[in-house]
Amino acid sequence: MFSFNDTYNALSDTRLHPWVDQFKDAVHKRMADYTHGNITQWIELLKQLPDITPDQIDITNKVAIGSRQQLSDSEFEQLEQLLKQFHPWRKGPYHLFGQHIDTEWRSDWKWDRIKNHISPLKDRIVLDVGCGNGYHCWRMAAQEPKLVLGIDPSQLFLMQFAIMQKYLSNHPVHYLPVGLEYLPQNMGKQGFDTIFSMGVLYHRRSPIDHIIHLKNLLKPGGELVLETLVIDGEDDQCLIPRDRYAQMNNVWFLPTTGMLKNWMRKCGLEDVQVANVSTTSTEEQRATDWMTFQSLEDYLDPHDKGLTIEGYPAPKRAFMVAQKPLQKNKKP
Ligand SMILES: Nc1ncnc2c1ncn2[C@@H]1O[C@H](C[S@+](CC[C@H]([NH3+])C(=O)[O-])CC(=O)[O-])[C@@H](O)[C@H]1O
Repeated sequence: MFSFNDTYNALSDTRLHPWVDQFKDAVHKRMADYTHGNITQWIELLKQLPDITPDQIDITNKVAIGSRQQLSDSEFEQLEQLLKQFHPWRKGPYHLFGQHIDTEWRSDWKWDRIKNHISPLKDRIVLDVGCGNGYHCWRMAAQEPKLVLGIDPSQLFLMQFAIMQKYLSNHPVHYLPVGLEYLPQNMGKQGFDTIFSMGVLYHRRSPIDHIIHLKNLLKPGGELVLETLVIDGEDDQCLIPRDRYAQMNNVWFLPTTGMLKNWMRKCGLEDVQVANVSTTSTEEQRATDWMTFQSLEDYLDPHDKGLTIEGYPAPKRAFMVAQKPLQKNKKP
């Protein structure tokens, strides 16, 4: 099994140290509950990555590691074949020794929409809930946080993260393959400085409990950055799809930004701001050579791109930024 000792050691070196045993238990429980059948094969594949030091790295403007001239033509082709065995590549793009991993999502566009609306991450302890393969964790690392912890239950995404980590290990970015429900319920004063939850809330059956859990993992004065699908409408409106939404069968609540604000305030967060609202385009989410399954284009009404195939408003996402009060209040 993959070793997470470096991650536990890194967490132990911060004020999160009282919680390290619980993080460890969570990973062990998760692996005991479910270990992906391909994991051994993937770990073997990781060993075939080129053992060279990148001659350049950029995580400020994109995630680019090394250059094309560091590989011969055959090594370049072998790298492509190796990386393709980790299909589907959903979040990115990545540039690895000249290989352009053209992922389903332009996750860089999402980062561009929020990066100027958050408190600077320098010296902060950051949690990215549902981090996918960790694309945004690397972009966060460019701001020199003390530590970034990405969590996501997907073991394939953990492997994609491990590919980049091989070359970016001098950055304090770590990944644990667990869902939020495996983390402590409340971390009190030793909680995170900033928590990102992007693209997760609409998958939760109980969105209020999700927000309360995130708040309880923040230290007093910490910042929550929440991104989710929203609809247009009044402050008291929310869409609960009858069945699927844009072909996804695990979508529960799509609030208006007004209702989302209300939820966050009710949960005891302060200074709740709508930082950005944007409609997802078929340029931002699309099938590529690196993600060959269906994508957004196939989930929209062919006659009206403003609607999903089920007749609901097409995907629109809002970024909310809020603070946990310094003083305890009577909220949950
Ligand atoms: N219980 C859970 N706890 C935590 N994560 C979960 C859970 N269940 C599923 N996930 C993970 O949540 C992620 C949601 S994608 C957002 C990725 C990134 N944040 C992005 O904003 O691009 C959705 C989207 O495409 O927007 C997936 O990687 C799941 O494995």
